[in-house]
Amino acid sequence: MSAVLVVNSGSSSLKYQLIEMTGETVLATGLIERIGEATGSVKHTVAAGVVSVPGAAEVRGDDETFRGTEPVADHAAAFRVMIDAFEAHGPSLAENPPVVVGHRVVHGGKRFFEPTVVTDLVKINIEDLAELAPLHNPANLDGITAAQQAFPAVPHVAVFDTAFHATLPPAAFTYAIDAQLAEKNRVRRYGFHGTSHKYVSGRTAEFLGRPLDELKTIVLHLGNGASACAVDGGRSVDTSMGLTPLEGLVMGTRSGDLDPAVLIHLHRKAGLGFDELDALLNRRSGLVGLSGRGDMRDVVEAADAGDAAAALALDVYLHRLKHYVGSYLAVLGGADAIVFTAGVGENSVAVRGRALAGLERLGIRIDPERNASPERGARLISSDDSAVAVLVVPTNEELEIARQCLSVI
Ligand SMILES: Nc1ncnc2c1ncn2[C@@H]1O[C@H](COP(=O)(O)OP(=O)(O)O)[C@@H](O)[C@H]1O
Ligand SMILES: CC(=O)OP(=O)(O)O
Ligand SMILES: [Mg+2]
Repeated sequence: MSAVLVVNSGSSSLKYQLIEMTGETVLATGLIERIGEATGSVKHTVAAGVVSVPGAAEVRGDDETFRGTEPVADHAAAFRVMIDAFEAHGPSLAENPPVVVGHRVVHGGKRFFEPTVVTDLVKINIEDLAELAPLHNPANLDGITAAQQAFPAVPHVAVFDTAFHATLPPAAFTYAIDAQLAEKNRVRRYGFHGTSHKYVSGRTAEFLGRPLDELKTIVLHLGNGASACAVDGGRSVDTSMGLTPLEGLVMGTRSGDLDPAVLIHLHRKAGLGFDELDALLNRRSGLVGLSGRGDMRDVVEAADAGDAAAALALDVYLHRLKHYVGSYLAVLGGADAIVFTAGVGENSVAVRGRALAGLERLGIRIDPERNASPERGARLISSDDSAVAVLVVPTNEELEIARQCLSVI
């Protein structure tokens, strides 16, 4: 047995998977959400055939899902909630001891391009990069510390969101500002969601039965955070997030692209300081800023019900998305595949259909029936006469992290 425990600490959530790597069998998965709010929610799923102790099970297929609500103060508390869920519902971590714990870390800067065994020095470096990923790196670090306390005898491996974008060419990662000032202050584009972009582009090649090194793919990772990536032959050549996970697409709470002069203007005219601007753009912009709703399900529902602000938020979101699809078609010199993934990309028929509407002259045709199919798993949603294959490919950052962990221990 060689189980890997993967911890994906997000800004307000903690996702985990225990995977038996011999056959890449998932033993359990979980999601703890709304960390830091008055009530958090906990979901723990024990895979079919894996022994669990009886409880208030909600049987879905053959898997057993256990749900609860309780306040979860921070990521250290979330980690304890996860351990409690394993103890209460199984599988037993004593009987399936992880040989390594893998951690998603969002910002690796210019220091980390490979999966890295966590040492005290690595933790200092992750902390040092927190100013460039304020919603993420501190949470990632709390998850690592809690996991090290719970599993002191096994290696902990950090897998960085930025790593896959190490192949960005200088033309794509350089901002056109004073070169020396930029170099001194680490100002360049790094890109994020790399673990997802790597997994999804690889899975796309597998699904299409084409060699990855011959495929040009545009991956649209649309979650709470969202980014697009142009992947040429398995290498990231452009991506929409930059120095921090704020640039690019419109997100749940983040603005994405805007004229940098907006900040100067708001500072001078509205008297907003840097911390206020930081909070404005990272936490109170995007879908939330435009419509008061950060969850795409609520935005689509409100827009359908005639809410003008929600309709505009959706229009802005889709306009920006289309803009990046067009850009990356140009950057790649045409694409073989456009792929939707993550929470919105995997689930929203409306977003997928509208984002690529009107692109028939570019060889992109969505089949409405295929797009609306309730099927899960990797699937084609373009019509047979579409020159570009359009797909939905569920991401699995945890599996990709687990694979990379095994490659270093
Ligand atoms: N059926 C759906 N329709 C539209 N959006 C959805 C649907 N299901 C989930 N989402 C969106 O997915 C988002 C979460 O995606 P996820 O990839 O889990 O994000 P993150 O990892 O950034 O937390 C939610 O904010 C929600 O807006
Ligand atoms: C990098 C990033 O934005 O991650 P998430 O989508 O999990 O917030
Ligand atoms: Mg995510």
